[in-house]
Amino acid sequence: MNALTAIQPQLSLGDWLADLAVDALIDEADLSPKPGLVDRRGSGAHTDLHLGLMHASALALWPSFKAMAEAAQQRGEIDLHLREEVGRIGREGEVEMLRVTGGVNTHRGAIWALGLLSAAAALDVSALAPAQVALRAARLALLDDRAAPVTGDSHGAQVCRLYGVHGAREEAQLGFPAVIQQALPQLARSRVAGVGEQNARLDALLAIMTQLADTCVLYRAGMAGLVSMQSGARAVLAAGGCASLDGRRRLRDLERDMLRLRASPGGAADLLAATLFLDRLQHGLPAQLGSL
Ligand SMILES: CC(C)(COP(=O)(O)OP(=O)(O)OC[C@H]1O[C@@H](n2cnc3c(N)ncnc32)[C@H](O)[C@@H]1O)[C@@H](O)C(=O)NCCC(=O)NCCS
Ligand SMILES: Nc1ncnc2c1ncn2[C@@H]1O[C@H](COP(=O)(O)OP(=O)(O)OP(=O)(O)O)[C@@H](O)[C@H]1O
Repeated sequence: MNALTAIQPQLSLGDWLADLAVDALIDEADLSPKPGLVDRRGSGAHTDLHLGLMHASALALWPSFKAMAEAAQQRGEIDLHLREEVGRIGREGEVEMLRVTGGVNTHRGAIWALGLLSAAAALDVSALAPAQVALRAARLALLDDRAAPVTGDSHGAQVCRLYGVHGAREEAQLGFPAVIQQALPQLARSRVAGVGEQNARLDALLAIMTQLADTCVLYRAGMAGLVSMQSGARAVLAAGGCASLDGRRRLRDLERDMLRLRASPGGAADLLAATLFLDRLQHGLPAQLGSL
């Protein structure tokens, strides 16, 4: 022990989960080159977003993720009371996000996905495998928050109605299939192939994009934009992924198409952050929390 560790405050479960959630958001934002999305190179298909804003927004959400985890830890079971508590904290998080960004939607979908997952993780730290946490998050998402505003006019709700697809809400209620069935297995395969962590994460993002009905893309670019995103992502992976020369060429083609269509796969980006969160979580609690 030295002077620094002696005065270090105790890390709580809520602190740790909020750290993981914010880290996942920052890692997602920094990952480059992502087609159509904000990254280290620029703002992608967005005119109102930039990397600094994504970072500021992610950091501002730390207290919300901590509060959602603590609510779950204290309640200890999945019920309507916890669902409504998490919903209330999530809505307050959205208000804080909009205050910090001057009214720009940087992380609406991410508050939803990572908020549910933080609460789900805190509910049972003896079962932190991705599928276990996603299942608890799904059970929470399936409960009907009576205080939630009717969101029939959100961009997501509009295109879900128009095209008959499922959006952010249903993705969570189904236990995040894009994360559990697409992204995490691809992340593992690419890591085993030795492509390097950044390429493995890009491959995981593309795996999500091959299947997702991303309502951000549908709203801006319609069904043609969604088909272009899904087939472009499939082409990159079929060519050998982001680490291969041919895969990189296909990734550039996909980016060109997305920018031409003004399309940005914001839902896929949120789910990549959820993937990185669950990936870290499965390594278990840090030593300081081992006695929980
Ligand atoms: C469920 C949410 C995301 C609203 O979704 P809605 O369908 O109305 O669409 P909206 O356009 O507002 O936002 C959707 C966001 O989700 C992401 N997304 C888009 N498509 C998808 C998809 N297929 N799967 C997952 N995420 C997606 C995008 O980032 C997008 O910005 C959520 O904001 C909500 O309604 N919250 C209610 C209050 C609440 O309970 N809050 C927090 C609890 S943790
Ligand atoms: N790196 C990223 N770059 C861009 N978007 C991201 C990124 N990471 C996550 N997102 C998600 O994308 C969403 C932003 O998409 P979009 O701008 O299409 O939403 P909107 O404000 O509802 O719609 P619009 O700008 O078309 O009016 C955010 O909710 C956020 O969750």
